[in-house]
Amino acid sequence: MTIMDVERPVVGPLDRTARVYVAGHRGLVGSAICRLLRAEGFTDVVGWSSRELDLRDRDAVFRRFEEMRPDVVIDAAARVGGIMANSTYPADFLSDNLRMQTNILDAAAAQRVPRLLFLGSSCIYPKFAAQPIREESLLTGALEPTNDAYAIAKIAGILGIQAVRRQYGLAYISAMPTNLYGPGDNFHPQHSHVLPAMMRRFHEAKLGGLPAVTCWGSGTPRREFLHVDDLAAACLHLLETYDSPDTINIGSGTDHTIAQIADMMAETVGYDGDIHWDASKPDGTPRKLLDVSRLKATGWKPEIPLSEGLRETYAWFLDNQDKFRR
Ligand SMILES: NC(=O)C1=CN([C@@H]2O[C@H](COP(=O)(O)OP(=O)(O)OC[C@H]3O[C@@H](n4cnc5c(N)ncnc54)[C@H](OP(=O)(O)O)[C@@H]3O)[C@@H](O)[C@H]2O)C=CC1
Ligand SMILES: C[C@H]1O[C@H](OP(=O)(O)OP(=O)(O)OC[C@H]2O[C@@H](n3cnc4c(=O)[nH]c(N)nc43)[C@H](O)[C@@H]2O)[C@@H](O)[C@@H](O)C1=O
Repeated sequence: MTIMDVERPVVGPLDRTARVYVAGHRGLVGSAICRLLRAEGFTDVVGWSSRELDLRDRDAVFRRFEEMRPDVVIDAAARVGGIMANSTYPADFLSDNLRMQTNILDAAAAQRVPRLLFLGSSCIYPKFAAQPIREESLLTGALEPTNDAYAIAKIAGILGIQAVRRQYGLAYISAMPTNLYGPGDNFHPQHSHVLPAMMRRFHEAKLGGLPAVTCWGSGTPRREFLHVDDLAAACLHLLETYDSPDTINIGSGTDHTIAQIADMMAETVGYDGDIHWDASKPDGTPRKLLDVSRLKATGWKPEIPLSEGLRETYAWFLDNQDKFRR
């Protein structure tokens, strides 16, 4: 089949009876996307856990695609972690993510699945990119060493999308979310991202009556955060409005220092002890505020303010402490 043979779907409202495969459907992002799709009336949303389908197993992925024959694929599966996990397991972050995303992309292209969204991350941009970071900054400077393996895998994913569009003419897109948080996050004390890590640490310090908590680094880096339900809404919006080889940033447009985040978390949790900083832990990139003007031009904007999102996530955390991963 050549490019001319492929019927290019006109972007527009997705058929609510379409079979949507959400890879990583149990994760922070995947579960939010599934919540949204069901609320939007989608009746055929499918997904498998890593125990049911290891996406690193190419034959298993191709077999599953043959069986399910999806109309839309949203790739929200990856080996994901915070700064410590990324800097401790770079070989796993590179290998697992390259294999998962390549297997999904190859199986979808082989089947000419009409629509696919690949999720990268804001860590793909150079450590010292001009702020806010425009999509054109990609590959213009050295990466942040603590997550360069993960970043290279994600950059390969962006190029994979562009290559499939050129070779097969398929309307596949990629998007680069900023740091995310919300219900269903990973609260592992060492491997998680900063918001869930602080939420759990401050909560346990409050319960334990501890006089102080220690956070990582200097507290001076700046980070942008987007609630995962906003991310899910942006993903559906892009699937229905965006058809370009150019990747597109998804963010809130505002950032804070990690020290300000710690103060917000202490207030959210109700912890009034001292906050200390462990300078032996890495700060990572000094700032990664995304330029979201390309996304704004499509008519989308976030709706959940950080303070409200933190309160809602803490309520979820309190109700689900038995569920989140150790
Ligand atoms: N969290 C964040 O701050 C950000 C995340 N992103 C991107 O969003 C996407 C989702 O991230 P997030 O939801 O936070 O991550 P989570 O760790 O919460 O979820 C990852 C999902 O991937 C699945 N998965 C991992 N390994 C395998 C495997 N070998 N086979 C099958 N499934 C696997 C997991 O399945 P299971 O649960 O069954 O093991 C899980 O559902 C990723 O592409 C990530 O890069 C981008 C920017 C920021
Ligand atoms: C989404 C993005 O997330 C990762 O990048 P990151 O934003 O640097 O990740 P982070 O959330 O783990 O850290 C943000 C900042 O916060 C500080 N910090 C303080 N105290 C804790 C703490 O207790 N835990 C953590 N994790 N960080 C802490 C920490 O020192 C750092 O300065 C990439 O690996 C990659 O996964 C990626 O793309």
